Amino acid sequence: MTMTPEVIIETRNLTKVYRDFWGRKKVQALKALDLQVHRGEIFGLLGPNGSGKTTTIKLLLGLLFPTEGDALIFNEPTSNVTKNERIGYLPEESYLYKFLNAEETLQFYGRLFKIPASERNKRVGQLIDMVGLSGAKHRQLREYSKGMQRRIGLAQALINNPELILLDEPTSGLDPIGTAEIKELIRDLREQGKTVVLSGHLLADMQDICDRIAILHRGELKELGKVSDLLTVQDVTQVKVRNLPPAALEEVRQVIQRHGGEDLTIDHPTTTLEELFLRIVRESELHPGRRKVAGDRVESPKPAATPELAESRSTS
Ligand SMILES: Nc1ncnc2c1ncn2[C@@H]1O[C@H](COP(=O)(O)OP(=O)(O)OP(=O)(O)O)[C@@H](O)[C@H]1O
Repeated sequence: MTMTPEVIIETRNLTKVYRDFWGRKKVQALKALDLQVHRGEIFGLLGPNGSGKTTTIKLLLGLLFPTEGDALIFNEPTSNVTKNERIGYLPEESYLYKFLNAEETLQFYGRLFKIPASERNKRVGQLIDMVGLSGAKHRQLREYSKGMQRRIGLAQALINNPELILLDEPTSGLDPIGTAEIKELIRDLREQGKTVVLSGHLLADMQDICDRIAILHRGELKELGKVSDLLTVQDVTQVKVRNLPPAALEEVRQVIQRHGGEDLTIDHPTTTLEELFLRIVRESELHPGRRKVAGDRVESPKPAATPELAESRSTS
């Protein structure tokens, strides 16, 4: 028996037209969006700049009113403010006070949510640990790197222990290490049973982390589904094997040809640049110093430096 997953977000014909100062129709930012997000999933809103991701998130939060259609969160209309107590939100642009430190920031937002002092102190400590800022909790946020700012932003979005977390471009402006840390934190949230909706346009990150995605283009829903289903190429079969002797490989090739398999390619898989980069950084932290680089394998001797270059180096 399969259980129907609980619907946390539902939009029906959700439409937003921005109007100018005189009320004239200006931009149709979202057109008749129908979607459902289920409890415990990481759902990605994907699309190029201006496709309506932020508009969707703001409509879900009740920060904007739809021109047409409805959005429901926890089965309640988004205009019902009490549902906000169960939601966390990380906006695209950080709006935190730069002269507060991490602890003061979380204490401040904890007070806004009227969390009692003992519970608040406990949660502030846990969140600072969770986002890896224990060593920097007394530094003012203006001294934080972009990655640290995003992490304290995420901690702030979690201060009310929300069931649903909306993250607008959580990894924008971060290097691959900062991105990997945020992705890990988002996966942890799913482990805790929380529902996460995030927007972004960095495809590799979205592929890596989302269970399901919606692709928006100029406000229209163009694709919706499980990432694994959308990316599977149904008519191609891939066989991976380690250390297969060449003779066996030749036999495999013949079997495939005998059965009429088309367009056979046999090659070595490649990793992603992200994985390579993260592995090198991790190894470099463990073993500082010069690393033997793949380029060292190049056999041909390096061309001798031209006299001008040699000169300019010695004077610099
Ligand atoms: N307050 C506003 N008034 C008028 N038009 C707006 C307003 N906010 C957004 N828009 C327009 O609505 C469309 C969708 O914008 P939105 O910010 O939702 O896109 P996005 O997918 O989040 O883009 P990005 O990746 O650049 O953040 C764009 O054409 C944008 O210019």
